[in-house]
Amino acid sequence: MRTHTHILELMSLWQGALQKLQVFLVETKSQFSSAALFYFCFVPSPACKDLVAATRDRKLNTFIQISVVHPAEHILTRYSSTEIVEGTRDPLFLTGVTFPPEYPIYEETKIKLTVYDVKDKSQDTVSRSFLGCTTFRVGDLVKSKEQQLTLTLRTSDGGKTVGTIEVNLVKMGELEDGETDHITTDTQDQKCALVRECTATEGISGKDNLPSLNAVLKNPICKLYRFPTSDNKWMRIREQMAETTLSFHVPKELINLHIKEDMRRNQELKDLGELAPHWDNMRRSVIAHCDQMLSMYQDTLAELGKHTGSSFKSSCSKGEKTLEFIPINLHLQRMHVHSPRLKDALYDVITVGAPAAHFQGFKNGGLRKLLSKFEAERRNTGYQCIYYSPENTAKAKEVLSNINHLQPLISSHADLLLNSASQHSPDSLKNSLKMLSEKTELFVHAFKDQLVRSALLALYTARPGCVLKKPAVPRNTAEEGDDLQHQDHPSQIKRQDSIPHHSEYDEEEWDRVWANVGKSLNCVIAMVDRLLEKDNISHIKEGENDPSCALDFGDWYEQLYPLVITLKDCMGEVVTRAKQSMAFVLLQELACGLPQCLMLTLRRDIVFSQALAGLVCGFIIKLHTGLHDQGFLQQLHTVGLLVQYEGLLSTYSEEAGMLEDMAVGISDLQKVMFKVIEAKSEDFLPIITGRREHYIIEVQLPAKMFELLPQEIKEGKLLRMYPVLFNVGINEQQTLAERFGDTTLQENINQENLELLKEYYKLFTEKMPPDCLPHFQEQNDLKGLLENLHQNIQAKKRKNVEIMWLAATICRKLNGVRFTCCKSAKDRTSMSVTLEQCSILRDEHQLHKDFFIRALDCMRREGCRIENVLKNVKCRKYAFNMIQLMAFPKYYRPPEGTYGKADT
Ligand SMILES: O=P(O)(O)O[C@H]1[C@H](O)[C@@H](O)[C@H](O)[C@H](O)[C@@H]1OP(=O)(O)O
Repeated sequence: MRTHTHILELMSLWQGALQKLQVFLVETKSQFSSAALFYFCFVPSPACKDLVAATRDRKLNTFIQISVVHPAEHILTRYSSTEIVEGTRDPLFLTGVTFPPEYPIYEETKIKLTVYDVKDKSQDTVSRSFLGCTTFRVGDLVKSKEQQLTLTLRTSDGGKTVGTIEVNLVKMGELEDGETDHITTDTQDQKCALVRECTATEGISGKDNLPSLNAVLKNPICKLYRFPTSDNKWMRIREQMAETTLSFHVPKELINLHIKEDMRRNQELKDLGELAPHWDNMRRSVIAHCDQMLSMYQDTLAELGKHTGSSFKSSCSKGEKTLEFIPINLHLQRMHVHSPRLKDALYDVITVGAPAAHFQGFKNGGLRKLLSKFEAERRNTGYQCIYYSPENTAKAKEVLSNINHLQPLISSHADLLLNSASQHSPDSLKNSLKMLSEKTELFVHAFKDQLVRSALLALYTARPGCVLKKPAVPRNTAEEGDDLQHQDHPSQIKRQDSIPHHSEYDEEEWDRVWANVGKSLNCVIAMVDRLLEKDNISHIKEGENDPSCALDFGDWYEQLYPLVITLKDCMGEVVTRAKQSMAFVLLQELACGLPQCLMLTLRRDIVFSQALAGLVCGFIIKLHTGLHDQGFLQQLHTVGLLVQYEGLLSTYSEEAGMLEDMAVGISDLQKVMFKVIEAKSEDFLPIITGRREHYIIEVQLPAKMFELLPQEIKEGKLLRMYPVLFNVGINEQQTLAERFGDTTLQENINQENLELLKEYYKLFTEKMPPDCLPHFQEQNDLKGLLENLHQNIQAKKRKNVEIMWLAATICRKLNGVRFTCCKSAKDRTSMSVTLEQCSILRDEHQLHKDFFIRALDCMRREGCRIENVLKNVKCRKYAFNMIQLMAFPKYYRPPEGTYGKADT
């Protein structure tokens, strides 16, 4: 067998190019953009010239198919195609071919270029006829003087010449600023687009600088284009798409936390102590249901643990039970623009299916409706249990979480204090006391809530044989209005004669128990003060050689020990009571709505998990791209991060339910805060802590990158998220909703989220210096854009996609993270992100106006998004039919031949 020289080795011999390449690597490193080792590209420039058509009566519509002949195999493998260029014998191609580094390509590898004429591209299988072909060896191209080959296209028998084709090997970074590459767009002699290669993982994250990004981004796909600018130069566009390990990592972490949280809650219910039969039966039933739920979470986690292979969930799997926590088709979609005289720019959008509980279905709507319906029902049917408002239930969970957090902390600080005492170390004693006092104060503060008081009374009445002199309405009861009615209920439960009477409820008892913690802490403080004072005096006396000094010294440990034990005992007493009372509140929440409340919690967990996976991915990428932007970093810790979601769901039938799920899932992201920490190992995956009401995501950065952060972030400041959602349905279902259905869901969501966006903008202007954002002159536009968005939302125009564009533009100007979502993030999402990309090229990078539609069609036909469709459904067709497309706003329609029936 022949020895194959790998093309990389070949390249390393080729000094000139390598030097150029190294310049490029250095230049791009700091932008965290692609740093490809080399680009292997064909530049059909002029791609095909003087092509000969079989019949002279029609113009040619051509495309080039690229195939590879691997040296050992002698088999022709179809690799890729360019777009179709219509109506010319000298076609200008805008898209090309990429070979990832792992692709087995050697100098002996042969590439075959076949040019076809397309007769009817509207059909499912494009009807085409062969025009001519040519073949070359990769080694010949690499070694050629100008890295360029001009090849003759011949008929299949190799006889007749039917035109020429030019092939170039190009690296990113060459042909800078149009130096050698000035183009004309109006002549027959047009130059054509680059077709080139980009590396795999490096394609997204840079070569050697971002192990922390490489840990989360996987299987990148990269496409490159060259488009003309309005002043007839070339701009280069690298389009990249990658999946993320976070699709699975975040849900697994989260489910783990749910399991822990629910196990603790179940134990707390068991620890409620003796209850009267009514309540005891209720508890039994609740625990049985909760245990069932718990094992369901455990099973899901076990199933996910078995998952190997790709790190994304395809649209086809969206209804799979075991994958319900995993976001659908989550990808980073990135556009890197390199245009003459302008700074390189990166535009990121996270694309993901709307977070929704597909397995549970949408027969009864989604979370937004289900939650409010459930709450209303619970309020009115609480005859068997006590109604606590959602705020009070949340408060109870918070108190429980504070107890669980603070008690062991105080206990360990108390032990440290005793330890310092036994070592007679005054400094350490002072420090331990400081910590102990701080935590104990927090602890005491945690119970300063009327809810604890009222729940204690309610629990008392639920004990066997309880007796109350007065009706069991606690002083300043936490619940008001209607709630009182239900809260009265426990006192009305008839005592059974067989149950022994309890002593009368002592309303002051809790105050005493609670105050004892403070009192015992004061005793500890007083004792430490005394000991330190005596220590001081004895040192002075020691200095004066006074022999009596040893007498007052005493044993610090022995003096403090009983006081510390008393403190711990008092605290234990408070903890037991408070825990039981709060667990009793939770019992009511669960009992009032069994089993719906558990199903709703599950649904909310599922939707939140999908939303959170996307958010974590968006945050990590934004952090990496913004590491050198001081303004952004300041904004991050002083204001927080804007996270803008573009929804394309219709408000009709099932998708209305998805939108209801999505709206709640996104709003729940407000409960999340981020913290950046320095990675201590090579494991850069984020760490999640917290409970359903509040999560902290710790994002790990390697030391070098961590160093770049402002002090506040390095010190662990928690970073807030401001999620907003704007939805505009665009498909045929939305037409139905507008004509015969209801669009209020979308209108309400847009209105509510506009208010949130305005709030963020207000905070931003209050907290940030006026010149903090990169395009300062443009910041004045923000107000205008917000006003414009406001008017568009009020206008209630049908399929008003202007809302999308405005919201996205505002988000980009405010340094936010962008998301685009439809049901499965494959078809409509692809139309939207490609439209966004081309609109940015037109508005920010002077894309030649005559090339707007061609660029759009190129991206949709040959770009990353059609690969996304392929990844999901194993077919290169957007799942649209003609009727659907007729309902779409004009610029959301893909080019002919790229859509049709696909098995989704
Ligand atoms: O990615 P989507 O736009 O949610 O895909 C839709 C598509 O828009 C629609 O035309 C088609 O009939 C399917 O419903 C697609 O959804 P899948 O989730 O089935 O891919």
